Amino acid sequence: MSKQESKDKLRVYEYAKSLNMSSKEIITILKRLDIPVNNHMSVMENDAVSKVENFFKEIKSNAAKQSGAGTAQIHAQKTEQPKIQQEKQVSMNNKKTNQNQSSTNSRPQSGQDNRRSGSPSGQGGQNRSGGQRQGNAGSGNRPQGGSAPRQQSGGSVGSRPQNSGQRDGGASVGSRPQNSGQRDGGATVKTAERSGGGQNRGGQGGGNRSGGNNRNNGGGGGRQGGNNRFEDRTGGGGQNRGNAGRGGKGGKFNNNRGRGGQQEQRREKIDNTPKKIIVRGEMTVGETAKLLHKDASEVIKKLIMLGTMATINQELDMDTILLLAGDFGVEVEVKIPVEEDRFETTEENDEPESLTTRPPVVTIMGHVDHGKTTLLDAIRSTNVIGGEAGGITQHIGAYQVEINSKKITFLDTPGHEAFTAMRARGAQVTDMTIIVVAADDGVMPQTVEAINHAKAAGLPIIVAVNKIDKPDANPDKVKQELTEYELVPEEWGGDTIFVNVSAKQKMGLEDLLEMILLVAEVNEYKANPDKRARGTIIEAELDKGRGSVARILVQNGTLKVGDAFVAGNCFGRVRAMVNDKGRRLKEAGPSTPVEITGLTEVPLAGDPFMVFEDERKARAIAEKRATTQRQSELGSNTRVTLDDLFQHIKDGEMKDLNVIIKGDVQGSVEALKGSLNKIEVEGVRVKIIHSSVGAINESDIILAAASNAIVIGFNVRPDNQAKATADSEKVDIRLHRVIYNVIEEIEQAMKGMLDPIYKENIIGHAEVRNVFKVSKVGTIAGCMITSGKISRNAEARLIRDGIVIFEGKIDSLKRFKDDAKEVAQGYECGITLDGYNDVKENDVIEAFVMETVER
Ligand SMILES: Nc1nc2c(ncn2[C@@H]2O[C@H](COP(=O)(O)OP(=O)(O)OP(=O)(O)O)[C@@H](O)[C@H]2O)c(=O)[nH]1
Repeated sequence: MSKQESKDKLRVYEYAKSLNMSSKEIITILKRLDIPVNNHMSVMENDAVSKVENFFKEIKSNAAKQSGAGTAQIHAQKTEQPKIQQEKQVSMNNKKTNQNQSSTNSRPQSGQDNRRSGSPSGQGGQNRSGGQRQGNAGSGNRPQGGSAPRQQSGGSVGSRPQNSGQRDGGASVGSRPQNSGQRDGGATVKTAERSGGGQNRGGQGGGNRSGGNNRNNGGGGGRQGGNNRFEDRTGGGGQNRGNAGRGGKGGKFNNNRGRGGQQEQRREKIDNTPKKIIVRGEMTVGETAKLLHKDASEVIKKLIMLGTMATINQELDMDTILLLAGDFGVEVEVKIPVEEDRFETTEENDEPESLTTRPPVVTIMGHVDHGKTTLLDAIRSTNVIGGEAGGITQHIGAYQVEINSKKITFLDTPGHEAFTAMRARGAQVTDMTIIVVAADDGVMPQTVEAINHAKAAGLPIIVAVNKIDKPDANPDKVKQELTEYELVPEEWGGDTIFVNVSAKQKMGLEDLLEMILLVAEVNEYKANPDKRARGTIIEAELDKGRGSVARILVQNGTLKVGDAFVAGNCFGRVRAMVNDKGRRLKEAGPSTPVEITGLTEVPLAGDPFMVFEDERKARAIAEKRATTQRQSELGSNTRVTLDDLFQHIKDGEMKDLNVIIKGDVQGSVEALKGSLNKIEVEGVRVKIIHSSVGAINESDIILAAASNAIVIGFNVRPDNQAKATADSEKVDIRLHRVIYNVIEEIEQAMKGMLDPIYKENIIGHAEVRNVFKVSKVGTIAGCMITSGKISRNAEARLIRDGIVIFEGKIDSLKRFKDDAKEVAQGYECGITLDGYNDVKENDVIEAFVMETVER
């Protein structure tokens, strides 16, 4: 009271706090007393306070009567069964503390304390609170705060339940809707029966009613539900029921076990903080709190102390959960469920002793016509003649050769584009690469591309210097040139293996194979053959006679005929299996390429493959994968773009910004490389994974897609195929003409300040078919619009062989002799460029407009 008087406004939460109760409890009581209340901030008028206090008083006076009876009963029992009695008293005591705890959010400590001191001090505790209770009831005073109120409230709260549980609770419940009462009551009976005995049945009536009560009152008190659950185990009986009913301590019906007319309190205090929890991934604050048996508010408080502001629905990452649990003294076992439908992302950890050496898988790359195919054929045919005579060579996308009783698997599709396309699809098939360089031609643009693709994949490289049979072969020149790309031969102090070969003359092949084995030995390629197979689809097609046929590289485990599997979004059962020599196999171990039949559909090259226990499961997983893929295709782009770069950096996902640079001349490429390498922002640095002179081609885009890189075009454009691939793969291409702009753009993106107010929108292309020189006017380009449209007021750039020659305004646009505002695809027109006359046939005029872009 005095508090109320001393303060102008008493809020619900303040009042609740002074009673060591929760706002919810007070709100429930206010509502029950038909006192209007909105939330914990509602002001409690004097009248409301008095009503609540009367309410408590009423309960207490009833409690006094009941506890008299209870004590009598306990005393009676004490003489007969001292041990049990003590336990009961402890539980009565604990019940109060329990409720207190739920109000004060201090469950763990007090819970433990109580439990520890439970038996010996139980009775005292109860008496003490009994005394307080009575005092409280007698004086009718509101708690005054400090420790006294706490005890009082402990008493009052504690007593409330006991009383009401027996009679008043039932009575007040009586006014509650019958239905829920019955429903809950029914459930209570069930629980009562479980705890057994005629006594239970005796308590059914009360149980029903108070069960209903609990339900209703429980609405506001989810938190207390937790408490009651513990009371439950100890079989709190009718008293508990009433308790929940009166105090608004919302327990579920099954929190209470009816014990009959003369209820006994027998509860054991349980520290509800679990010793250990199992975490299966990220959770919200609410979920974590539940798992830890804590109030969400308690968890939120703890999070604030740990420096994180969080709401109940906020997701917590694994680290935070671990930290939080640690702070509560709870051990955590992390069990991330294997998402079987995303099996390609799950790494299987095998015991070291289960691993055996497997053949290395090799890809051959190099410049056009340097002899990749000839080398592959030479290795295969030499080997077939040497060891596998009699077999009919089958083209199954890969083949195996044997040298010194050791196998090597070669992928049959040479070239870095195919390799990186696979990689872009997430397939890591190759262990090492052979870069073929013709000794008479030296390092060429695609040699460099191949090297960069191999490096981007982090693969060891062996250089095969081919065509050494040619008179103008100069292997040393090749070695010299390759030092520029950090491929330094061993004899020059480097660590790259160079082997001179002639694919045509079949010279040096054994050396090459031995070197491959050497690299394999150093890298220790291993797999566990004794488990279900996993691998990658190398090729697949629909065969008229055999249906869907897939060529697979088994990478781990052993594939057997009859195995059910998932390949990409398809599934099937291995009907027949042949190897590259055309032999039928019953099983295929790691690094073995095989062709299988038995698929329902045709998977894609690069699709992951995995065996499952049965076809039904395989089908379910394939279907789920198909759905997920559809969804992710609809979803947003996951590749990095300059626009979302900062977010990636902030999320800690990126340490390197992978960049591919294409420029018009070597000088500008080098200058750009130098400048970009110097940028470092917040620990993220630019990593140039490939750079060369020339238009941006498809291979660049595929490499960017596989390496999550952005492509910078300096005075160059993407060719059509590259543009289309970039669109479909969502690769970010940035085109510039000024080095400073590139640096600024990247730097700003890294700092999160990128503010693309304008974005270029290419509206069309025109091909120059004729050129007319007209005095006074200048050069008129007679054009055909090949895509989109050209507008008079658009800006234009002139492109010759993929290189930007000029950028400026369109001076005039004419259809025949008339000025035109715009000319659409398929029509001819005459274009003059403002300030540029050196237009040539076959040049391309690209028209674009600058548009504002919302960020
Ligand atoms: N003299 C000589 N010619 C070779 C050698 N290896 C390959 N060639 C020839 O070089 C040409 C190109 O060989 P390919 O094997 O088709 O070259 P590639 O690298 O596979 O070419 P693409 O598939 O077009 O990229 C063919 O005419 C081969 O006969 C060699 O060791 N010596």
